[in-house]
Amino acid sequence: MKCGGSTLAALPDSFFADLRGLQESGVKPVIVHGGGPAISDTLTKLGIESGFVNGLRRTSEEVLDVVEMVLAGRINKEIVRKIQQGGAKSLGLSGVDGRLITAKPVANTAEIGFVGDVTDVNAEIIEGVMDMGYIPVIAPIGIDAAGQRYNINADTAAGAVASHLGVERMIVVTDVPGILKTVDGEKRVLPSVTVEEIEAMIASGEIYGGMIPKVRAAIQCIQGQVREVIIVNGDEPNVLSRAVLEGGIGTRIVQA
Ligand SMILES: Nc1ncnc2c1ncn2[C@@H]1O[C@H](COP(=O)(O)OP(=O)(O)O)[C@@H](O)[C@H]1O
Ligand SMILES: CC(=O)N[C@@H](CCC(=O)OP(=O)(O)O)C(=O)O
Repeated sequence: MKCGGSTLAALPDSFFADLRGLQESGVKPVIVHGGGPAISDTLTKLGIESGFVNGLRRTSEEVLDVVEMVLAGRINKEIVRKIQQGGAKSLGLSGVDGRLITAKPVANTAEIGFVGDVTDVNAEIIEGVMDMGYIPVIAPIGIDAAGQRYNINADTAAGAVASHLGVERMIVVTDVPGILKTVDGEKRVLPSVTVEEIEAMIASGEIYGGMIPKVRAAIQCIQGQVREVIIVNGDEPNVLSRAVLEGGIGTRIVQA
């Protein structure tokens, strides 16, 4: 699953109890997390300027230090602590550890700096951690053969991890109850969407901002072994077990 920075601080204790219950029922969860708002807060506190190009953070060497400090440090350990408080075992990693996520620079590096696209995921490490009974918690930082670090959008990283693990389903936990569409003047959650509908909603501006990398990662995922991607709100009761075991929650993006 992907846990977004928009919702991390607000995730109730019951979310982690639900996660533990899911693991006990035989599901093997893997978490890739974001933390965009926390990175922005720390950059502001330190007086470091940055900005976004097409939703991706402009990442200088100085910004990269802050991204790694906040994601692989504070946020990663906060999630690990909360999972442990919830009664499950958890191990935090960043994509740098064991070269878990290898990356290459995105196309427009001159403008955007050290932002990466995933080239490979070392699934063996993740599977090894799961086989030991731990829930892996992964910060979206990548590394290349020369040892250069890259800042990777967390939705993109989560999609790549899901694809390389060949999981059945990816759950995207965010701060909205799914993809919203205005119908008869009222905002409604779409129970499911096709790739064509997503493309039309991006073109019309109905899907914008932080929802764009989520749906792009989802589309990429479902072209491989991943059967469905479900976008849900983290503060709904038992959201994970409902998404995995029952359905009928959030927005499902499925293979055609
Ligand atoms: N059609 C849409 N339905 C729901 N949310 C949307 C839509 N289009 C854009 N969004 C925005 O996407 C946001 C979620 O993305 P983001 O803030 O990046 O979250 P996260 O930190 O969880 O990745 C929502 O809060 C909402 O503002
Ligand atoms: C390249 C890029 O933009 N990286 C993101 C990584 C964190 C992230 O994606 O966090 P959310 O999921 O909370 O948005 C960033 O620097 O904010």
